[in-house]
Amino acid sequence: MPTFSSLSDDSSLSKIPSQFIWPDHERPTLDSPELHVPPIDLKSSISDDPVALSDTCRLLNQVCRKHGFFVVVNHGVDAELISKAHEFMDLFFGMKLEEKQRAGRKVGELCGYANSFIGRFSCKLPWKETLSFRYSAHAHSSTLVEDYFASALGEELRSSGKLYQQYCDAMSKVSLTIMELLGMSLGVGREYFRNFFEENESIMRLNYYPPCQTPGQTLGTGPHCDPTSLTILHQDHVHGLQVFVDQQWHSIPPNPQAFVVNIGDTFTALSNGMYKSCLHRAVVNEESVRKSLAFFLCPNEDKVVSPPSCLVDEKNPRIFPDFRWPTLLEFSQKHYRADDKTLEAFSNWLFQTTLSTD
Ligand SMILES: C=C1C[C@]23C[C@H]1CC[C@H]2[C@]1(C)CCC[C@@](C)(C(=O)O)[C@H]1[C@@H]3C(=O)O
Ligand SMILES: O=C(O)CCC(=O)C(=O)O
Ligand SMILES: [Fe+2]
Repeated sequence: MPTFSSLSDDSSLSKIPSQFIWPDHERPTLDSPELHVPPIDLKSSISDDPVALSDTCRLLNQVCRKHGFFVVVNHGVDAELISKAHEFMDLFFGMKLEEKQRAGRKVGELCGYANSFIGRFSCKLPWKETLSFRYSAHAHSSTLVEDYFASALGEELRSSGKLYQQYCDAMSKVSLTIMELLGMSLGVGREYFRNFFEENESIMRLNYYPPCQTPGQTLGTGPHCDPTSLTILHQDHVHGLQVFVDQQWHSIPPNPQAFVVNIGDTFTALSNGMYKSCLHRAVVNEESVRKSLAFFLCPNEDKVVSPPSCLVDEKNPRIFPDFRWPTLLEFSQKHYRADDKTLEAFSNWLFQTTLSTD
């Protein structure tokens, strides 16, 4: 069981605390088929080969309109860097609970160590531990991550912070390349979204899913769409990520050489609803720990999330209001548990909030 504190102990009735037991209709099923999406070769897509570029943009348009999930290979990120990032997770999450809780996430805040999410939710708790921190692509924020590690985890872990600074720099670079391709696939041009996310202020999350005695009763991460713009996820060799496509959960086969990428709510708003925010979840198993590295691309706080005018016309009227990312983040942290309706709920909340302050 994840290293949890103060849980009500009715475990006499089941092997895991009742707060982690999900309703029957949300529990994982054993018959999830694998989802095979042709991987996008990042290097050849942005080479001078017009055929490769055209094929990639066509595939992106097809899968992003359908479910918002794709896979990238030949991404250029150093395998050693990825391996070291996973190694740190074994070190950190293997620490004693009191050591991890030195970086404990405070209610309403995003950064820090969390387990059981008992402080945030009263039921359907995710079977995982997480460590989340912020990243900024601004040139003057080049020590943001290492400074966080040193202050929250101790000076002796500053070097691990440097490692994750490098990892996030690599994720930001891959994200911007993907934004070029997404821009071209939507017909808005190569630079539009790249420029929008150039100085991104993103979120890095380490997910650690301990084995569970009754994996069919719980979920590592519940069904949701990421409220962010784009998620670049590296899962280890253990199955767990599932995507909801054609009215069925599909398992994503692990591929250590690949990153799995999904569109988030904020990019759905930027695309005026044309690209879907991917509905996904993570299941756990009885035998082994599962880990994933999730980089959540977010625009900086000054950017107004509003679709380019070429994506709005009489056939495609505006769907979502203008907003800034920090407002949606605050909504997801303080007012709403992210699910597959976050953007709709946020739009209504924004409208109500605006009405009540007018
Ligand atoms: C902005 C964020 C909130 C969450 C982490 C990032 C992007 C994904 C969000 C989350 C994973 C969606 C499912 C619910 C959640 C509470 C979780 O299981 O961790 C979400 C994250 C969060 O609010 O901490
Ligand atoms: O661990 C995974 O595979 C998915 C995690 C996830 O969806 C998230 O952290 O938002
Ligand atoms: Fe997610």
